[in-house]
Amino acid sequence: MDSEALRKFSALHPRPAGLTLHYGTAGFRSAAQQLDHVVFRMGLLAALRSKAVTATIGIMVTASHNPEEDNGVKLVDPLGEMLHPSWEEYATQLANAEEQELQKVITEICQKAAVNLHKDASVFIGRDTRPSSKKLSQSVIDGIQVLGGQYHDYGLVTTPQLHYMVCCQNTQGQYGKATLEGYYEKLSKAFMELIKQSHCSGEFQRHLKIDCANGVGALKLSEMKPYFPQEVLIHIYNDGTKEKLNHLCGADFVKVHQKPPGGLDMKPNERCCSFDGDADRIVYYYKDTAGRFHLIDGDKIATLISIFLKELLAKVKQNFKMAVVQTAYANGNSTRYLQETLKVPVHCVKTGVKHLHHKAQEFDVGVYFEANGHGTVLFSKAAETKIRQLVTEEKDNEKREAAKMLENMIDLINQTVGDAVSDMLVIEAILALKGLSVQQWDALYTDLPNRLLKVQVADRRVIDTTDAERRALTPPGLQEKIDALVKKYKLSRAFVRPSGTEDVVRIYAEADTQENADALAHEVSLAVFHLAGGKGAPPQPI
Ligand SMILES: CC(=O)N[C@H]1[C@@H](OP(=O)(O)O)O[C@H](CO)[C@@H](O)[C@@H]1O
Ligand SMILES: [Mg+2]
Repeated sequence: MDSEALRKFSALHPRPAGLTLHYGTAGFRSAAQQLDHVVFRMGLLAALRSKAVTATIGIMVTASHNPEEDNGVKLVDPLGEMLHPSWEEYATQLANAEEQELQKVITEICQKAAVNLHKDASVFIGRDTRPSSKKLSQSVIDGIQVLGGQYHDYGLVTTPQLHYMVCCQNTQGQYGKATLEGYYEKLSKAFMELIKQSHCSGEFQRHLKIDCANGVGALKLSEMKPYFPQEVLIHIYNDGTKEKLNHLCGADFVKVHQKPPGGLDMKPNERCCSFDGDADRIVYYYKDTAGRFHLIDGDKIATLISIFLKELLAKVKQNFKMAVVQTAYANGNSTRYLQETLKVPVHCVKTGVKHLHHKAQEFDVGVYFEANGHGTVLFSKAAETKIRQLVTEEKDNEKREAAKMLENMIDLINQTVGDAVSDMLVIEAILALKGLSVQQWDALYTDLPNRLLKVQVADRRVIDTTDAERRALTPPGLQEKIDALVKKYKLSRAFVRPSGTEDVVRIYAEADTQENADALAHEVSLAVFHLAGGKGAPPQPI
């Protein structure tokens, strides 16, 4: 390690005194001006991780759906997964080390994680469209170079595009070509092959309005447009030329407020969707003729995909094990529909994509989605091999055609991480193949009315949870209080947990009517305020 270079460069990226940050649900997130030292040090860590696993590592500068003034950074592991949890602790240690202790902390990490500093390092970098992202990604480069690493800066890309690049690179091109053209070609080819199998193709036009949250998704979708078939007419809104990133728009805004984004004029029954700021989430919606807004969230996306895949799996007759993975935020009626009507096993895990991804890897076909629209489908290696084999060798027409559709689904879905562009194409293909309208899709089941709230407390870590975050262990008395409140309403459920990305406690409630869901959420938020050290004024009724 070049101690002199480390000293010199870390002095150029000083850590503000007293600032402690944690590698949370989605890496580090904070006000952009607090992050320079963090991204520099994550450049160091990416180089270390690359040396440790002898593979290319990704590093993305983004704060996703958070306000434009914020920023963040997350690392991508060799096959495009989230950083391994054992390294999250190293990330936190490195980010919070005093400047003069940096070398010592690096040496400790090398010892604990058996890193050979003499090895090569290779890091792929991406960033979103935030004004602060360019400079922060320069600081990442400083960190990589201090430890002698090589880098490739992809510049503006969606988070899932960076995950894709890293996976392509480390599978020697097996997953695809590690370029943007490679990504566009792979997805558009699979999409076209899929809709070719749809009966109505050629005679119809598919219009889709997309709110891109004024983020990087708009740029990348525009680039991809020439690759789409003519029948698919994509209309991009909130492309970042006029308004601020994520301001009154984007997938998170639409999901949380359960209303349409600004900047998108929606006619009755038009199919619309929203991406988030780094295009790894998507939700659909429409307005009916009475003007009522209908949200089609991650749970309904998972349901649509599961219905489609289950039918195909039945046709190929391979006894593949399929399951859906959700979090506690999944709507109760989605879980019921999947288990009771569709008869697909459902598993509930902790919030955060890494937990869903990990669980989904246990199955031949693992469908996972967070209610907020982040998700994908994972196919086991064995299932993928078998499906590809059926496509070339199977004599039975129906079976072979089903295998072909599955093969195209495998190529269309970004298996490294949830991807708004890829998910959108999967959904559009399924709707076309099944001849379903957005209303029919929505009508699969009716969401239970629900409400998501947040409360500020002095220290959110006083709340500890269990049972996939559905029950609070501490502070004392809180769970008992929630249980008593839930009993007052029909079809009700509520839970609280500390956010991993914001300094808040999140409250979720559902019940038979919107009034009841709102009332329950409010009462639970008051309980959190009083029992968990609420800050400022008590929460007001909705
Ligand atoms: C209720 C909710 O939507 N929580 C989100 C949010 O996490 P929190 O830990 O709740 O802040 O951001 C995560 C990262 O994007 C995402 O994985 C998760 O689903
Ligand atoms: Mg995101």
